[in-house]
Amino acid sequence: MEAITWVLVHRGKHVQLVMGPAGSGKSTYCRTMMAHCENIKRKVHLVNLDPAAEYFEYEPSIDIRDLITLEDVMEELDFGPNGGLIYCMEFLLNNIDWLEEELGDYDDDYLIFDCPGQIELYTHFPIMRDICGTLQKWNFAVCGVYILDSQFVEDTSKYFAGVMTATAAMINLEIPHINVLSKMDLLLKKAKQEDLAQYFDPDPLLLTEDVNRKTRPKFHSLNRAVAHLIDDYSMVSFIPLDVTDEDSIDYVMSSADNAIQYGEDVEPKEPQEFDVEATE
Ligand SMILES: Nc1nc2c(ncn2[C@@H]2O[C@H](COP(=O)(O)OP(=O)(O)OP(=O)(O)O)[C@@H](O)[C@H]2O)c(=O)[nH]1
Ligand SMILES: [Mg+2]
Repeated sequence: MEAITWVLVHRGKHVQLVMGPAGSGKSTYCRTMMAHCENIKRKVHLVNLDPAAEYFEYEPSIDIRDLITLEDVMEELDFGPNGGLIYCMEFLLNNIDWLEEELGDYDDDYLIFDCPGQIELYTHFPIMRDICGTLQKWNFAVCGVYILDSQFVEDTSKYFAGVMTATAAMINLEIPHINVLSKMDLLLKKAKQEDLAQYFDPDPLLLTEDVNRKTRPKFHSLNRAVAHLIDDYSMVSFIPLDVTDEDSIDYVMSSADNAIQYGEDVEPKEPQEFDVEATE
């Protein structure tokens, strides 16, 4: 007797571009998602775009350090770390054929890009924007995953600064975007979940009251204006990520998937015929 089994495959090319300030937890996020996908048997590849990266638990499938490293640029061209990083990223843009060739093998695949931590790359330099535009031109659906350290929510004025940079990145890159609050395991040890809720989905009134208590009256109307700006951009909400909690990891992954409609392009592949009797 023969039975037919349909194998589902995801059509299209998908990218998560993991960005955020230095030390916010980008590489840890990438490692966590790689491990999660390994557990659920989902095929993903790590792409390293950080020319200063040193160590990876999961070997990147594509690595900018094969093209250029920050160490070489600093040594040979006498650049400092920040200027050197910008030089490396511009070098990547000028040699984008290298990336195209490397990506050529990953048709119908899901790629997680670990990016450098220099915030200016996302907020006002055109480099990341050009990289995003190029990936989209090559038919990749790109989701920006902006990682903000959860220590930012311990203080409303720090939170304002974090939200402003996340917003600047979102506006500059113009790609589907999610914001993730990292290191929740550390924060949850100190604060109650109820106290944090206001930051995940901010209420301008509560934020204004809180920050006004800590600032001089001459700043109160500015505080109110910033809180309203945050509220107006209702897409500035944060998804908490606790890397010690599998449900939390799964929720963040689904949110990124939704942003780029991963899973809506599933197509049945060639039916495979199995000889049932032979397996009995
Ligand atoms: N407890 C805890 N520590 C974390 C978490 N995420 C990151 N860290 C720690 O924070 C530090 C920075 O984490 P990375 O993942 O290297 O951050 P990054 O954003 O890749 O840093 P750069 O690439 O240098 O910009 C490391 O010491 C991590 O161990 C987390 O979810 N929980
Ligand atoms: Mg890193």
